[in-house]
Amino acid sequence: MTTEPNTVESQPIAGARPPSQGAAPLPDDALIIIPVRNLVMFPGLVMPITIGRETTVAAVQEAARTGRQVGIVLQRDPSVTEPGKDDLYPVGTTASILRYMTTPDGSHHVICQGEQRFRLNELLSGYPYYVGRVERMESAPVIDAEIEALMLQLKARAAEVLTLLPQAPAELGVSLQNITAPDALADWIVGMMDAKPAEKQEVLETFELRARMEKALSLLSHRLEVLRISQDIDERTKSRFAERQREAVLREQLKTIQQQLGDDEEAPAEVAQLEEAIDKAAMPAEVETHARKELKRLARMPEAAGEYSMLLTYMEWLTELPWSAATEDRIDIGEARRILDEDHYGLEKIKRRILEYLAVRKLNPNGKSPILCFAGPPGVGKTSLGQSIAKATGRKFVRVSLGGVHDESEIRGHRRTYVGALPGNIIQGMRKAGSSNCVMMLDEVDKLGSGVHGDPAAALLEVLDPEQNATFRDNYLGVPFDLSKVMFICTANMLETISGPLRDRMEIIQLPGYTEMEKAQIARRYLIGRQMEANGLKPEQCEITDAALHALIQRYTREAGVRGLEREVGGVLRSAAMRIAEGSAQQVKIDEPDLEAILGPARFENEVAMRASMPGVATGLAWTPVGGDILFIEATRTPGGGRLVLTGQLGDVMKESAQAALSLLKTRAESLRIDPALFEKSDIHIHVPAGATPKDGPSAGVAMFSALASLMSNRALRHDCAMTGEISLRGLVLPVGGIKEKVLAALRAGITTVLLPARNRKDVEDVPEDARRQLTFVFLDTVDDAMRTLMPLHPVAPEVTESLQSY
Ligand SMILES: Nc1ncnc2c1ncn2[C@@H]1O[C@H](COP(=O)(O)OP(=O)(O)OP(=O)(O)O)[C@@H](O)[C@H]1O
Repeated sequence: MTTEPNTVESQPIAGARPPSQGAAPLPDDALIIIPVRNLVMFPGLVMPITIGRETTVAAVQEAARTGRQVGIVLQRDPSVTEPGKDDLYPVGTTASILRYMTTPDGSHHVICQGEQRFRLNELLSGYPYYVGRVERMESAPVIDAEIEALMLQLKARAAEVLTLLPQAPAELGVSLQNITAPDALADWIVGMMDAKPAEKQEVLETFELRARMEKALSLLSHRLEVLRISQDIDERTKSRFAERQREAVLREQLKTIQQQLGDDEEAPAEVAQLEEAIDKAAMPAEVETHARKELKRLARMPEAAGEYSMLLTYMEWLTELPWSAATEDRIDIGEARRILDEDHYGLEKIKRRILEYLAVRKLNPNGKSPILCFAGPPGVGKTSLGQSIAKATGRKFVRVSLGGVHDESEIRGHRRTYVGALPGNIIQGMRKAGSSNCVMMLDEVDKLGSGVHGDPAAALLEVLDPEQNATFRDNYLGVPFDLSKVMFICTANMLETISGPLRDRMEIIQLPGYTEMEKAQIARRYLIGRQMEANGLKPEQCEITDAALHALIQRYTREAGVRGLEREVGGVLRSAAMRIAEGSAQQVKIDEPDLEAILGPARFENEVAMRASMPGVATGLAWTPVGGDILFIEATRTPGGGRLVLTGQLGDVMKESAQAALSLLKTRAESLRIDPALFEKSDIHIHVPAGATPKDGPSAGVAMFSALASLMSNRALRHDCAMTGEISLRGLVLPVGGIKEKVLAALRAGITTVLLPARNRKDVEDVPEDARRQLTFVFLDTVDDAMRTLMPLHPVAPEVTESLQSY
């Protein structure tokens, strides 16, 4: 059945005139004819019709205006644009126009009510639209039993059709039941039915009631049959789909059941691999039970589950850790000595201490041995000593950097419930080492931060504590891991920032840095060879002269270690490699004068001579985490009222020692021939330039005093001298720390004479022999001793005894 609107195509007939007042009035038996293409109007039916052409619009407007009926006639061939009488079916239906409307898109629609059949006798000309002379067909049905039976049948089938059309409105059923006239029933059913226009037209043209009802019934039966079949097809397709869905669900259930029964035939390859890995890992019993439980959970989990990949990663960690894997310890002290000597020049005391440590471990493998901590500036060989220890004991070596670790979880891991959780860096290090008795170097323990999320130092203590580390618990692993066989070695640049409890656990071994001679030896024996190889040079192809090497050390680097030196040597050798590769030389000899062309102008000239040769400047010696350094203390004087100003990021202790130096100088004014009134007339400014590094500590006392004495007496100090020492208010020089580093720094800076507190005399023994030989040491009991050395031309008060000594 269809209710869809049909398109009306009306065409002007020959000689049609525009609609006007002058149009001829219609004869009584004439109707305005509306030819339609796809629609058969039946009496009793209400149908919407869409109108296309202007002339039809005019016809409909005219009919609506005058309240006339129209005659709706089907066109035989919908493609004919100007149908004549023969192009139209001979029977149509008169209709009243119930509504005429124009929609906003400009199209015209009418809703028509079908009234009565008519026969079209002829088309009249002289109208601006189709007008036909017609014969209306009256109907006076005779109702007999047969008609009633047909009526029942029609109603029953139509009702059935409606049930098969779920989209049909419920009112249709009601309308159907309300129709009592048999001819109206047949017309209504066929009019509403989804049948071809020609089929419907045939029913329209059948005037005899019984024949018309039979035709309607046959059309309806056919329609019903089609609907039944199509519903059947529909159901079959639906059930096939349902079947497939059911299968999928069953399959899924089957899989779950299989997994629950432990039938892991279907289990993914990973599970099987992990199973094997657990077998091989030789975990402690407790851990193994846990691992197998987790593996079962994994196997049961659908692979698509988000937790699956997390658990898989966890299982991989668990199985890849060296629970029992270990290297065989072979501690041969003679061999260890050979390895240490082979890899490192000098460092005698340190090597001896390392060998002692190894000997104790050999004799008492399960005893508590201290944790070694190598402390010293960068590039002095801390890491490479650690590597040698690993080599000498046949153990694996792994480095774990603690610099910048602020969070306990970086050491101990995050709980597995965190997104992206991982073990802490100790466990990560263990996996990397792949051996439960590795040598683990914990780098930069002095840079361990302490943040808001727990104290990493406390976690580290647990790692290092032999009482606790056999059952170290990483948050991610959730099971204890035995760290007791690991040989821990820590490194640090400075000791001050290491927390007390941590420092107590460790045996500190200081590596203060190298002298020029030591550096030259290290370069000759290790660095040059290594860099030659790295740059693809054979030993006979390139030579660096002694003069060039010393110039590299003195003028191109200033460091305690040898890392910068290795870099510069590398730079020099690269240029040699380049020349050989280009073919411009077979052999390259690098001498001192060549350096400037290769590396550019020298980076460190004799700064001291430049800066310290005017009154008011003294050269101090400072200890810094990266080795010692020289420090210039500059004092200036402006007319004023005796104020003391200090700048240069000085700490409180250093400020106090400046105050003390000034007070002391006032008491010594006479012996130093300084006008005491000068102090009242001047403001004094002390500045300690160079770098944003905060400077603190009392050890610059002597240098402060000397700078002030030089300023106030207006005499320059000897610029080849550097000094360190605390002062008392009475003028005594008190001992200070870091002598070796400071002395080496002085030597590096081109100083020839070092002034030290007399009570530090014994510390000079730690300074390597060759450095000692290059320097003059002056030991100070009082500041007056310093003055005699620094201002030799100054008349010394007779009561002050000479104590200038050379080491
Ligand atoms: N005494 C030495 N004999 C031979 N080579 C040395 C010696 N000291 C240092 N080196 C070499 O200098 C380089 C730097 O040393 P290493 O990396 O061990 O320094 P580090 O003290 O660990 O520095 P950082 O604290 O910056 O890690 C290495 O190539 C090392 O072999």
